[in-house]
Amino acid sequence: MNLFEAHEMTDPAINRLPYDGEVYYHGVIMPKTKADFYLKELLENINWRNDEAVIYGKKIVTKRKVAWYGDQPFSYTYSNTTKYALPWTKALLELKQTIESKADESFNSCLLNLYHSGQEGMAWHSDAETDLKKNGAIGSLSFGAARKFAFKHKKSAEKVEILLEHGSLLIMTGTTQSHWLHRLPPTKKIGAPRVNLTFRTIVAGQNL
Ligand SMILES: O=C(O)CCC(=O)C(=O)O
Ligand SMILES: [Fe+2]
Repeated sequence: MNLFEAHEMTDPAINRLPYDGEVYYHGVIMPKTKADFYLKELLENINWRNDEAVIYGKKIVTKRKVAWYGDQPFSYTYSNTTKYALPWTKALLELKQTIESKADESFNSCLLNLYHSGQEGMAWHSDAETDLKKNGAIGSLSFGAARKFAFKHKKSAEKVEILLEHGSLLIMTGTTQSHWLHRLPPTKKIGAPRVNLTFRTIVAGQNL
């Protein structure tokens, strides 16, 4: 790979989607020592919980762990369970400020996912909860094992894949959630954990 290609692969100005949405991969946005620090900090100090869902009337508990933080105790309902956002930790506020300046966007909440190994992933979905700001930006920070992230167009089924590296930032915005699904495919090749933070904007006051 020549230098031009290397640059092009993480040029945050390049929209990775061919149509119907906007996805910008900023690549690694912090030194490795800093990313290592945040990975450890988040693994140790986030209030990780197994995700519960009710599917076909049956309660299931996922292996993946989740957490939900925000400016206010926003409620978040999906698969028949409701959770309330916890107040920001110092580390989360620092990360929020870092990506707000990189992305020129502001966020008021964050959903965190902990995948203990490549065996854990997330199935095809779009982030279209009713309380999310319509066409608002979602800032996705990744720490730990580099994992493949995939988009699939809802009509054409066209696919786009991006490798999300340790300390990297991905921005999804515009009409992306209306027209594209995304997923984190499981893989047997990875044994190390990964932490992902998706910073979001909840429409203020709507769900207190
Ligand atoms: O782990 C990821 O990179 C994506 C997580 C995700 O799609 C979500 O939390 O909605
Ligand atoms: Fe998502």
